[in-house]
Amino acid sequence: MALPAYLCSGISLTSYPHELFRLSSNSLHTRTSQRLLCTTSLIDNEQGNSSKPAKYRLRPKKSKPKSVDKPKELKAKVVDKSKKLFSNVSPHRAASAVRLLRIEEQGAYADLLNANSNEIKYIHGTLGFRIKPLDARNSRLVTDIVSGVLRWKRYLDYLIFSLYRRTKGANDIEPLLQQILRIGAYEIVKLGMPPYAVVNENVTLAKAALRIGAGNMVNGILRKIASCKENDTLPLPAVEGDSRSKARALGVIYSHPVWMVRRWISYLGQEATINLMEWNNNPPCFGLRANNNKGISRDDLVVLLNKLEVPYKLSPYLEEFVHVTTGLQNVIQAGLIKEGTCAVQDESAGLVVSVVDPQPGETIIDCCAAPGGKTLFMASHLQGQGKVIAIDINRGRLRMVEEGAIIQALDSVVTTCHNDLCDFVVGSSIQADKVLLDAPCSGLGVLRKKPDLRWKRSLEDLEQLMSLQDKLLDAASLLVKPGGILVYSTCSTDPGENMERVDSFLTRHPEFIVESVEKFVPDEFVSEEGFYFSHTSNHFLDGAFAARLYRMTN
Ligand SMILES: C[S@@+](CC[C@H](N)C(=O)[O-])C[C@H]1O[C@@H](n2cnc3c(N)ncnc32)[C@H](O)[C@@H]1O
Repeated sequence: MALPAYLCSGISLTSYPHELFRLSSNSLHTRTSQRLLCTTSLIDNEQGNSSKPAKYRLRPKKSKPKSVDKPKELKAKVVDKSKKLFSNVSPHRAASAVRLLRIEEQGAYADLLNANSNEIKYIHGTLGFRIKPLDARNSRLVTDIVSGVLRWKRYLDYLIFSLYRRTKGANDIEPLLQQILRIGAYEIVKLGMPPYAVVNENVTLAKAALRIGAGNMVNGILRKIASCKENDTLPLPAVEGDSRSKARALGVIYSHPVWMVRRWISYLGQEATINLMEWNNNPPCFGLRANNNKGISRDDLVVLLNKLEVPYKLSPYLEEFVHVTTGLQNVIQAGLIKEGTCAVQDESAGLVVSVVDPQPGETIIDCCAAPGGKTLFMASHLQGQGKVIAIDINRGRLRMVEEGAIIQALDSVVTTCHNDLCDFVVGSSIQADKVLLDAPCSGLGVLRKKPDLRWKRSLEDLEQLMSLQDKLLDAASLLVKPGGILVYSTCSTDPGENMERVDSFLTRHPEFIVESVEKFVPDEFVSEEGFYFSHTSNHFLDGAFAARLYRMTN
């Protein structure tokens, strides 16, 4: 389950572009009502850049097929339909289809859409009719379906296109219809729902939102998928041939971009890559940190979780933490996060704070602080003595740090500073005891929590991020006093963003040396080189990395 953005202050998030949406319901409706070039390619090209032509790219037809409404006629139909409530349409499927469309067509972020209370207006505007209101159960279903379809997108498309080609011989499907097909295929194949109900509901949606012909197509394809599942003959690519072909096949079977599969196989091997992809495809679990600073111990939190009937496990690594797989909604609805009783934070992020080892009286600079999960946990170690200066380039996200500090009663020790770190260091004379650079990164360690992220990242992003990480490391190093500590961390598992960045930094900055993290985190998290590393499949946590770098006194 993805979290509402306003509650994300405790989660290690990757950086977002500043401008997330430029959405207009009108524009999307017009676009979905016509056959379009769909930006999703079934198989990535080798660079992982989906903007380039790919083998299974969905293309518009040159001449309009008979079954497609002309825009003018469609406009008249929409005006008419917008007045009506379509009570026979499954509201959570309709909402899921529109949300998926927004994520794919507009680049919206799944976790932020969850928080958007205007979504229903957008859904009505896109569909051209009203659906029944979404109650809490329906909203949860939307979140689950959207996350599941996003995770399994490549595999679902493979199924749909294998069967669609067989039945129709065409290769274009309009975007909204494609989302409806994915939802139906996901429900049949991955959720194991009764095919009869799934086919009926999605056919009704396609007929209402598009036209009768679209409903017929959904009927044909979903029935075929259901029958293949029943007979155990669902199409699957063979993992054979050269490394590229194998990566392509694995990318379909486990629904990941080919460039990621190839990169992981190159440094993890095939078996560990498969384990990692299986991990990423499961619903996430979440860490909860009891807010000691407000006098709440983990035992107190456990009492509250028991009252809410939320199952939990105690963290074996950090005494303030528990993790929950289901029931986070109950925790949120009960107000435990809003009132600062606990914060949502993965233990992998909590362990980065252990690597920093904040002590009362220290001055700590958090160079890339927002939304503030680590800032606030560090501040809670200070027992009211010392300070954490939280810098971030993103004003909106920095506000979340400020709000979190107030909620968690840490505002007396947290100061925020809205700035680009590279500008902040120019002319700055501050030298801190400890500096944390939790750098913007690919987020490859948190793909399980962020189902859409794998499709938004490319190999080019990784290269750009590495160069930004070098720049930020150079800037952060200026803020460390001689004898002080610089901690560099990411929520990535990629060596290029982790060890290689540290090696490159040490070459440029001989005044720093690696100090092993062995005194600060359990042995199982310590690499041979003395770095902190949480591995998704070994520790059942998000993937994270941290290096503790000591600035020598002369
Ligand atoms: C991985 S997130 C930090 C997560 C945060 N440490 C936490 O635990 O909640 C990276 C942050 O770096 C910020 N950032 C990116 N470039 C920056 C820059 N040049 N100067 C300061 N902050 C920057 C982004 O706005 C983003 O909030």
